[in-house]
Amino acid sequence: MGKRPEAVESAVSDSERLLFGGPLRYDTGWSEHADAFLQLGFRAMTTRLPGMLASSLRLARQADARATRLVLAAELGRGLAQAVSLLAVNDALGKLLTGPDITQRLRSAAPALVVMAAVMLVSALLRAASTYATGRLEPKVERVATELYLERAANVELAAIEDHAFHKLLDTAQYGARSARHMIGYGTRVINSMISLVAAAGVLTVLHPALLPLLVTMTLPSAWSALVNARRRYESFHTWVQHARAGQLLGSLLTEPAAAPEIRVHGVAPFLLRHFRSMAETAEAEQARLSRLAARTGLIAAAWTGLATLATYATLGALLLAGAMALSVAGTSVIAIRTGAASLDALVLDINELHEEALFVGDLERLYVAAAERAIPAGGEPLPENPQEIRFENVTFSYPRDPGPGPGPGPGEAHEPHEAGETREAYETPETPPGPTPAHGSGSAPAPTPAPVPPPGSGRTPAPAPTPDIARPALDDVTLALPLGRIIALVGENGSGKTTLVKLLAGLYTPDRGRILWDGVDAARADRRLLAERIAMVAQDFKRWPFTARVNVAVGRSAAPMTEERMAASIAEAGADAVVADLPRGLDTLLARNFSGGHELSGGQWQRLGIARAAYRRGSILIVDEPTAALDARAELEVFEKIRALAGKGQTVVLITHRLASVRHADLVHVLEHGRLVESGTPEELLARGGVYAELYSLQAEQFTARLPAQKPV
Ligand SMILES: Nc1ncnc2c1ncn2[C@@H]1O[C@H](COP(=O)(O)OP(=O)(O)OP(=O)(O)O)[C@@H](O)[C@H]1O
Repeated sequence: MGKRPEAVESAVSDSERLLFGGPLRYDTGWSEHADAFLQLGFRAMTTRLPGMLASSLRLARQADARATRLVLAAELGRGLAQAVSLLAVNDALGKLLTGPDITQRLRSAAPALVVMAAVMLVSALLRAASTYATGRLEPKVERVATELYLERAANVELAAIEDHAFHKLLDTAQYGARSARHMIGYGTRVINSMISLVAAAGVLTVLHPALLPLLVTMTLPSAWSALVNARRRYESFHTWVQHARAGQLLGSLLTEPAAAPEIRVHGVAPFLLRHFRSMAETAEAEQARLSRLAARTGLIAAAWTGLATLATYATLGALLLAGAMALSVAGTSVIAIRTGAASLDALVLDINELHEEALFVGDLERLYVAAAERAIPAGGEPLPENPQEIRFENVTFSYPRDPGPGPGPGPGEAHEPHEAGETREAYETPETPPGPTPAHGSGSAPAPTPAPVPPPGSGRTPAPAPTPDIARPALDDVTLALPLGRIIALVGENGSGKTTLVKLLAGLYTPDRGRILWDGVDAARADRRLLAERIAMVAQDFKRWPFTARVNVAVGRSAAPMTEERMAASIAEAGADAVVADLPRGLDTLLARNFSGGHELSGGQWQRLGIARAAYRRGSILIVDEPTAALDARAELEVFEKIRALAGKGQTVVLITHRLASVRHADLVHVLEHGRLVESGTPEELLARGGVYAELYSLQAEQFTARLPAQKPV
């Protein structure tokens, strides 16, 4: 196991290096999955069997208790029917092969034959009942497990979503729901095979004590080969899951509308296709490796089975020759051995499948536990009713760093569950080489922000720029006040920590050090849901929901009943009336081009809807991060007017903008640099001070006042 990291390193393709900066493999198992792998041994598998059966039963009962009872009863009945049928065969054979007169023999065998026919009928009816109930049960089990997965995933802290290890668990656990569904079928089959095996083993033991060990020896090779292959598939799946996602990402980039213009203008398609092929070929090589190993294991197992079969029949022959066994008993033994071997084979395979599925359900269960540990805490202290001030006291915050070689999710790239089963299916049949299949995202870890270059002639010595590879906090010992009911602007160059600060304010992250006090109540101890109730946020990269315009606004407070008055007022407040009026179906227009009837908005139009969404939320603190980046000059003025008006109504506005002209109306400006607070004051005070703010302001102002060079006469 210790060898794997080198193996992984040597297999990395140029595409992975170029596009993703390194090998996209998880160093599986030797960390959190080690237990799961070790549990793939035969003994562990059998000792875990009751637990596995119990967990699928629990899920099934949760999903549909009636259907579960029906499946159980039908499968138990079928197992018993098989046992009865074997006993009847044994009885009929015994009667047919012994006795003087054939008519007499047939007559005495008749009741056993009638029992066999009746059992077949009952068995067929039970099979139909089981098929019906399983068909009803399986999708429900998958739904219940998926809902739990989504619910838990949506409730974790933002930091968990951005955490590499947690994201990996999210990635792998998504297949657990599909596995939970499969476990129902395998679970019932295991019960069924176990009952018929007990019957066959009982019959064999009665016939001759030597036959049972022979039966076991004949089945061991297939058990071994199934186990070894399952172990390899699971291990490979875990190692390659991120690689598969990245391949899928390349595929979807080639078809997604957002990338389409650039792909065409810059001619990116051949480049992406080339790397898609290269990554697919790397994945194919892994599938080929698995198939090669599976074939080799299969051959060894077949040779072993052949020898065991030979030994079995040789033993039977020897017993016959030695006169230790009657011919009729030998005949029954052959049938019982064949039935028993088939049952044992099926049982071993089904237990193995059940176990393999249980490993994926195990991932899901691990996710449930991890998600509960990293869930946004419920409850907490209430916040003051009408706080006067929010105070950051010596707040330091660093983003969690990704230790792995491959990329984790990009910042803010919330995990979206994939189409269940797509990536994993590639590993279910090692004979089928998979190509990369579509994924919803990948990304790279955030690059360190380059040091800002001092403006020429500014005369100011900038704070020393941190070297990119040395971790520095995104916020470093920040102490500042946000007086409520005012307009507060946060200013600073790219990467200075403005967005991080408002994310902490909104309770999306908690400080590593220091406190955020709402009139003396520490936000870390406050009820986070009540805190979020007070916040309305237009983030820099706010979500453009692929739903109707109406939902895009109302999603600001989705728990509240949707009212036309509130909708109209919010749209008016954001100055988005013209945007809505231009839509072909007004508020009911679908804002997703990739659906039929879908419509696309311009960046500025989206921005207005984003502001309408925040207005619809009616939070007492409105955070607007670059609200006018995509707006034209007139629209920008208008939006700032609207924002100012909101503050006039008592709402607090925390504004992040690079347009310093718009900051003129702020009551208070905080200036950040490399995560530190460097200046605070009113815009006038800061201009007069001649510091960072004044410098940035004059830089922008100069752009408008600078004379254009005179045109040279031709
Ligand atoms: N989700 C994240 N994970 C890791 N690092 C992050 C994340 N978001 C931001 N950072 C890093 O934190 C630092 C501060 O980023 P932040 O987004 O707060 O800056 P900003 O002042 O809002 O920048 P801009 O003006 O470009 O929006 C940067 O170095 C950035 O790379």
